[in-house]
Amino acid sequence: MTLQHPAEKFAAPPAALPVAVAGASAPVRSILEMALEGGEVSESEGVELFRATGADAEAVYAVADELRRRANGDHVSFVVNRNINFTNICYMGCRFCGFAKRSEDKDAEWLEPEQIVERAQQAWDRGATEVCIQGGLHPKMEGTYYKDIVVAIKAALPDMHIHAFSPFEIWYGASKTKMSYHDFLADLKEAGLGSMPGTAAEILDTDVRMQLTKNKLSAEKWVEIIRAAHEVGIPTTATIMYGHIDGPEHWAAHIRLLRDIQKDTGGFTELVPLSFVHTESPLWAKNPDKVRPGPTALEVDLMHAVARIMLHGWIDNIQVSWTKLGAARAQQMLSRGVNDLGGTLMNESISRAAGSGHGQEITARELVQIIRAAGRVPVRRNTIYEIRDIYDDHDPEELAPLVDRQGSNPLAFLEMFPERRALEAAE
Ligand SMILES: C[S@@+](CC[C@H](N)C(=O)[O-])C[C@H]1O[C@@H](n2cnc3c(N)ncnc32)[C@H](O)[C@@H]1O
Ligand SMILES: Nc1c(NC[C@H](O)[C@H](O)[C@H](O)CO)[nH]c(=O)[nH]c1=O
Ligand SMILES: N[C@@H](Cc1ccc(O)cc1)C(=O)O
Ligand code: SF4
Repeated sequence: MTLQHPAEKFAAPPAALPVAVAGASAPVRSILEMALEGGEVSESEGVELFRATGADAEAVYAVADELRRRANGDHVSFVVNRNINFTNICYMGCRFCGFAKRSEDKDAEWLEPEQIVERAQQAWDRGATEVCIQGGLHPKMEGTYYKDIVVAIKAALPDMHIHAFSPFEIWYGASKTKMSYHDFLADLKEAGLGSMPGTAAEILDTDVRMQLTKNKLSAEKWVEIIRAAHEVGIPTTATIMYGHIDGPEHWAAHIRLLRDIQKDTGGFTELVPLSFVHTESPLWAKNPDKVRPGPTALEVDLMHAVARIMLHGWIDNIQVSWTKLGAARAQQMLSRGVNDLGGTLMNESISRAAGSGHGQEITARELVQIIRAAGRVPVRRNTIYEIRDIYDDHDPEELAPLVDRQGSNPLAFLEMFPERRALEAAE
């Protein structure tokens, strides 16, 4: 399976180097010049880029922006989707997670397939093309539940794309049903699973994982399940959760590992860096001296930019998570190598449970404004990055000042795109 677009498809390399590169120190400059000429940034060179400050960091951003332009042109995409978390009951005890509850907790939740279908139907009626489904690993759950969810949604909404189940949930379902990863995944695909979130990756390093979580899936198993998914033809996203007890060496190794997998499978659609949200996270609350309160602003900038540079030609979609960073910072990432703003989400819970205050939802109208205000062209895509609409009529009068906000107008999407149904029907 190959989802990669050929690199450099939009624009030829410019004659001159980005100006900022000239201001960089000699070692950083030589790595960046090599990257601009199409060379591959090694893990140790990646570490060096992650350590950049001042003029070096500016040069890293300029090169990330240039490589983004070559891969994606001016398009900045997003997907209209809804998150459905079918349960928050989970006994795995990941220390960074503020989402998991015990069954006796008053805010513990469990959704039956009919309730999930009802939410998916509401999302469809509001123009969503995707449902993003993840949940806790409920101790009493049947391993067949994952398939039941997929079957129930597909019966009601055959054209809804189901983006669901992290590798950790696949591990759980396969263990419970005593099936191999391959067979469990092939069965889900057959039932209608469209793609998987590459969450549960955190930092793919054994030492870091031991401290983040008691016995969450090992790094090796994450890779094995992702490779099995790609092998049976299920594309996945890739993620990295950074800014806690980790550092540049872990980040460069993690991204190199993703690149190696992609060279074999071509199954990753995008990388989504997930900034650690610390406020309501037990990991930070219990060890405030040892655990960082999320990444610094410089680290957020560098994460998106270095990821773009290291993955160039292999994973050409770098998504910023507005729910972790808020709309204003997400917009700034568009000049740090980012070409995708992810989903409208409708019901974001995981970041909010960890203390993030950026709301449950962002509307398509707001995303369009954010993208236009950055001077780029908004594009609505589906989950696997096929373009559905290009909003290229650019009226400067509309460029409302950007405000970071909570809540939203539930009808905004349909108001803005009344023609959507006809377009989807024609697909
Ligand atoms: C909450 S889990 C849901 C799926 C499944 N229970 C699992 O762990 O794979 C999805 C992902 O959310 C992310 N996440 C959880 N807590 C977070 C936090 N405090 N800050 C940032 N990301 C977080 C992690 O990357 C985690 O793998
Ligand atoms: N669902 C959450 C996302 N991103 C999901 C993406 O919107 C979408 O599923 C992906 O683009 C598929 O291609 N990001 C978060 O930080 N939090 C979520 O809950
Ligand atoms: N963005 C992830 C999904 C995700 C869900 C919840 C999170 O807290 C983070 C990430 C993906 O689509 O692959
Ligand atoms: S990250 Fe997932 S597995 Fe870990 S505690 Fe939270 S919900 Fe459970």
